[in-house]
Amino acid sequence: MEATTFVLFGATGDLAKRKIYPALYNLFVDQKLPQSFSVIGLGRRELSDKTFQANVEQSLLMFSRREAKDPVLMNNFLRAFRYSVLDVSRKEDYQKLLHLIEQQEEEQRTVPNRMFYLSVGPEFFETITANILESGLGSANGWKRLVIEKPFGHDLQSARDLNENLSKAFKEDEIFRVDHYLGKPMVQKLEVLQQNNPVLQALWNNRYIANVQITANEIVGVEERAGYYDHVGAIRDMFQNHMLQLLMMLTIHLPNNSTSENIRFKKKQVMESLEKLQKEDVKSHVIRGQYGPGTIEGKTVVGYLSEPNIAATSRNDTFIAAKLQIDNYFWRGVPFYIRTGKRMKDKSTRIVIEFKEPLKQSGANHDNKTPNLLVFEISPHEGISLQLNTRDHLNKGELKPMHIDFRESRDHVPEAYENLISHALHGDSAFFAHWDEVELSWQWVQPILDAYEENQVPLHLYAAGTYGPAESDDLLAQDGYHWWFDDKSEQEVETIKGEHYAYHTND
Ligand SMILES: NC(=O)C1=CN([C@@H]2O[C@H](COP(=O)(O)OP(=O)(O)OC[C@H]3O[C@@H](n4cnc5c(N)ncnc54)[C@H](OP(=O)(O)O)[C@@H]3O)[C@@H](O)[C@H]2O)C=CC1
Ligand SMILES: O=C1O[C@H](COP(=O)(O)O)[C@@H](O)[C@H](O)[C@H]1O
Repeated sequence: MEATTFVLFGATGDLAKRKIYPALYNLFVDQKLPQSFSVIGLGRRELSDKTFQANVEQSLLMFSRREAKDPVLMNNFLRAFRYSVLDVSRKEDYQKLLHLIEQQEEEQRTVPNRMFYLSVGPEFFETITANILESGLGSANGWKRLVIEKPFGHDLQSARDLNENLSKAFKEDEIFRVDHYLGKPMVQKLEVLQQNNPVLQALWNNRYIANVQITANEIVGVEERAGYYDHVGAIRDMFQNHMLQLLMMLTIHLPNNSTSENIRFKKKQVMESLEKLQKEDVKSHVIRGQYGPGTIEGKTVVGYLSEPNIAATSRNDTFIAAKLQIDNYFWRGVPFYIRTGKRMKDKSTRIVIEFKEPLKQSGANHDNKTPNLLVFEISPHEGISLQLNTRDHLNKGELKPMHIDFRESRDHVPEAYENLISHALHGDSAFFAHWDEVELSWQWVQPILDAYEENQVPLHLYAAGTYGPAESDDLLAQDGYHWWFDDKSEQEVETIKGEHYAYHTND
């Protein structure tokens, strides 16, 4: 891999500590970093290189799932870290940074490949990229790349403005927009599973699939993020980005050995085929919710309006469920139900594919027959399961559901950030959000934002520790469906255990 200087804006922040340093460390241990690799951390506070390195070590001890105990390994890793004070709006700080980078590149006799990682608030994205351009930091003889965190805009117009400004300093193929759901191992596998299994390929369309349910339930509430969350809600925080990305990754049909360019193109096609919602139709397709007080895992929790720094009058959404339709050859007529919420009963991100029941449709009497389900468990556990029908010999030979479950071993499953940083170092944008799809996602979501703004959509209260407002169930019930796995008893069916194997990272 090519020599790289990793320039980290926001090196003293929460994301850097919890995700970026552990990911870099894992890549280092697995020998997946370039031979010549250095990190320059940036922030306003004054830190010596030594203190910075000690802080990085501290965050590894706290947040790395990998044992970070071998002192030789740790020292070799930390040696690559330098720190420079930089206030995003102070031009002289960029000159100082340029000097430091050039000096390092000269000492190490490496090609000036520079990866700028923006782990700072979105209000700084445009200032930083403009200063990278102006200072000459970007005009190296090697490559330059920009890795940018969410949120990418607040609505359609602000996303367009941001993109236009970024493009003054970086070309589209140099911009890597992080959506950490795209780094999750199971999400990265959706493409491989579909491409390499004729059984799935054959079934991946409206002839066999009745509906698709995409869920991202969280137990956590707003936590200490009121300042951010109360302005974005579930629609911007999760739905516009992560949930629509899951939809795209599931529904694209890719050729074998597809490139990031194929993926970008296919995702764009899916988003263009998504049936548009008019503002007036939002209330019949979208359920908006906010959590009230309740009990989760035996503990009482307060409602959203009693959370720290949330105004008692806030109408912010902490839950959304929506019905979407893709009007193309493969998916016409298949409803996609998507939901995500905070303070739900359990933490679960999964995709459930419910298959059609030809026997039921033909009027044959099979009352006990349940639909075949294919389930992709994304988090907190990774796995795949298939629900089939079998005979229950103990109970008059009636049909009963059977699950074939496969669960990925948790050891050495790479973290999302590990995958994403590795892809960016290789210049592979397959699992990043490309501008086309980001713009189309905002375009699709904009009528919902407008309808919320004008209070055209009721805000349903749901008790913390449930699966959201009852209206979310009605959204499916009106089509004759229900959310799978909300009631744990459904899972109490015979399970044939699949082989559990360790994930190998030696590619
Ligand atoms: N934390 C998380 O789990 C996630 C965060 N994100 C995104 O990542 C980004 C960073 O988030 P997070 O780490 O939580 O934020 P923090 O508030 O924890 O950190 C912000 C960082 O920005 C630096 N900073 C602030 N102001 C300036 C300035 N004027 N000049 C230079 N540096 C500055 C701070 O350093 P100093 O104070 O030393 O200047 C600090 O390192 C955001 O875009 C967020 O949306 C995305 C997903 C999850
Ligand atoms: O981006 C975000 O994601 C997290 C949920 O991520 P997960 O990997 O734990 O599923 C969410 O809590 C947060 O509000 C949002 O900003």
